[in-house]
Amino acid sequence: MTEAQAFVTLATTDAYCMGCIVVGKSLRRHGTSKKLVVMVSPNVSRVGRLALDDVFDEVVVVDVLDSRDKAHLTWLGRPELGVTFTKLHCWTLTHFSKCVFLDADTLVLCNVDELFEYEELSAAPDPGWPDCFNSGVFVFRPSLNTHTQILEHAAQHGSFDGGDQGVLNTFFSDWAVKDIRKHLPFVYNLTASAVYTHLPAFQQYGHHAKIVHFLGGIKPWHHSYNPQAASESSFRDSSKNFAAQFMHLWWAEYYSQNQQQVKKDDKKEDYSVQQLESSQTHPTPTQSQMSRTEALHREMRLASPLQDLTLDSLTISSSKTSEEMLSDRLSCPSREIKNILFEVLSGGETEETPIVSPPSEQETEHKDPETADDSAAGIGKAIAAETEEEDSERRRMWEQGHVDYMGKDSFDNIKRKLDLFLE
Ligand SMILES: O=c1ccn([C@@H]2O[C@H](COP(=O)(O)OP(=O)(O)O[C@H]3O[C@H](CO)[C@@H](O)[C@H](O)[C@H]3O)[C@@H](O)[C@H]2O)c(=O)[nH]1
Ligand SMILES: [Mn+2]
Repeated sequence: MTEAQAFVTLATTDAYCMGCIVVGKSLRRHGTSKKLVVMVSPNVSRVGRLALDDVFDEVVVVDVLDSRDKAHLTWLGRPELGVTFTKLHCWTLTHFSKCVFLDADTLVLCNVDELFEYEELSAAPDPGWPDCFNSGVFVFRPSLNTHTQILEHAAQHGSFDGGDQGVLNTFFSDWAVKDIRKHLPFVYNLTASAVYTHLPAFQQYGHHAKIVHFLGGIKPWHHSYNPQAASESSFRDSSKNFAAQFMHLWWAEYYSQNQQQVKKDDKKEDYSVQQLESSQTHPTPTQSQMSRTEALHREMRLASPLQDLTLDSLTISSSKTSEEMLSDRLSCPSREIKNILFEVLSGGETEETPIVSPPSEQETEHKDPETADDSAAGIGKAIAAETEEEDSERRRMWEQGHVDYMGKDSFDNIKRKLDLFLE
């Protein structure tokens, strides 16, 4: 039997591809020795696959499985989750002896290769119902036998939440009570949003966070962010903005450079990397990697209904108020929306809502790291010296999405600030 081991993730849409890129890059950043595999459905675009190809060892095409369990899914408020049954195909990756599945909406904060010491099925408690495990991070052993059994189980019993998590919890039904060694610590699947309700615990244990999970309907790729408003002071003084910091970290990772050039020798994909490179005027590896990631983000902004969630679309007159429009799009409670709007319009800090701001075309511009002012003192001074005029300039820049992913908002700088806050 093979001893190969892999981290596995999944994308059935281009939007989730963006998430997979961050999963893969963050695993590589922290020096994983395991293979990286992403399962994609046939409808994922060529741009999406090429971007994944830069980061993953294997891009495996799988069929879409859909629970079509509208009743449960509607009840959960997430009609899109039926497609998460596709996740169950991970058991067919039998050229690996053991794997760790990571949802596309996770972000790895340190080396987590020790997860492979756990046995099937190991997972962390779900924050909503801790006697269930959350299926965003789990350890499993690929096996066609298990795969068939799970599908039969799903066909027979359905899923109590309409998604894979319901199926897996009833299939591995003794997880809650049988063997505590199969309970992953919560820090391997830290729900970004749950932290608000467990703030003291987060302050006590947050610095041990290993994998953050952006569970729920709003994902990091639905937003950009306002780096100026999420200034140094928000890291120091506000314990309530950590979710925004994780969001910053996610974006910084998305636009970070690949930590490791993937070996492409044993690739079997039916699309050609050279094709894209030859169609570009600057085919150096770094530029082509960067441009594929950018190309995907750009495409998403053109295709996604959230892409025009710009300040303009909020303030330009409409039959609905901007708050209603945002509320429609995000299905957030109105108080949260007020906080977001306050943040957006004043450039100040929200009470307890992550800072969000719209993606825009300029966001993908390359910034010169040399010219970036990345000193904490510099940011502090700049903020103190702000006049009203600067404020409106700042807002203008922000509306255009000027985010310094390569400089002061780089992964390393944001991580450093987050660590400072958690110390
Ligand atoms: O249109 C979709 C939807 C989901 N996914 C994949 O399936 C995963 C799960 O979906 P997600 O939106 O991350 O669900 P969560 O908000 O995390 O919700 C919970 O409920 C889901 C359904 O049971 C479980 O899959 C999750 O692990 C669990 O955390 C994603 O990360 C992707 O890898 C897609 O590829 N395309
Ligand atoms: Mn998830």
